[in-house]
Amino acid sequence: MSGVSARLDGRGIVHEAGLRVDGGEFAALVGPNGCGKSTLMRTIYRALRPSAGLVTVDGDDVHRLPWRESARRTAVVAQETPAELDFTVGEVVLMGRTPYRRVPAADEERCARALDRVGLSGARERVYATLSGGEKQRALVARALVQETRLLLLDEPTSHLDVRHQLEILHLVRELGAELGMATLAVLHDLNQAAAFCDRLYVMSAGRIVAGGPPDRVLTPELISRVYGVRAVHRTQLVFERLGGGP
Ligand SMILES: Nc1ncnc2c1ncn2[C@@H]1O[C@H](COP(=O)(O)OP(=O)(O)OP(=O)(O)O)[C@@H](O)[C@H]1O
Repeated sequence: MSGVSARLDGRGIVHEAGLRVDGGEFAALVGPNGCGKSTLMRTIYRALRPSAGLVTVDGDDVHRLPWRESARRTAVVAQETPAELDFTVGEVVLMGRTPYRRVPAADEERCARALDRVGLSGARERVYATLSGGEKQRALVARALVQETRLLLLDEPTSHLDVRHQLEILHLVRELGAELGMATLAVLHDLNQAAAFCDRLYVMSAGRIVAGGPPDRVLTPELISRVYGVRAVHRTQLVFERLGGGP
């Protein structure tokens, strides 16, 4: 995207934002509460039309594509998901096939494969509302998988999860992206986690992207103090890794 601005209720929220994510790459978008991250994400998955600028996925302006076509290019795992609550896990996953002509047998197989991939193969008939927070997130990732898109957007995918499940979901998404050549853009709040997982990091402040690049170059103490108003200090600390492998 380039030069993207967005307004809500007549107020400028995002100002001339530009970023890119390549296939197979995991990018994170970080920034203080209220700086405009979700609003920016909404312009990418077409929940909001930018007031200026261009959002492209695979070279096409997403806001000019037919809805069905843009839904074949971009999948979203968002924060709150009340719409799914009454459905079974399998039904929720199959919602990912909405932009395609339904082929029941093939779709069932896609659903089974996706559930297997996220470690939920036994949960096909369970009611979504009864899943734990981590399982819900994995079910939504499975739905995104059957949508077979080039871009996956995640808006705070780990916000309700404990540290083990946070690492699990980030691992899963990063692995899947690399395996499928899918570009992934995730809004994250934990800077250490973002730095550990992403290839590219974008920092947003007051509606603008103020830095972008490899995390070790972007996350300087100077930038963190300017954007968040806190001092960043390197200390020996506990580092959490999944059992059986680092981030
Ligand atoms: N529907 C709306 N109408 C008017 N202003 C809104 C609306 N939704 C959000 N805002 C405002 O837009 C600004 C950016 O909100 P946004 O949710 O994009 O920020 P964010 O960076 O994702 O925040 P957080 O980290 O807290 O989730 C905030 O000041 C918010 O109050």
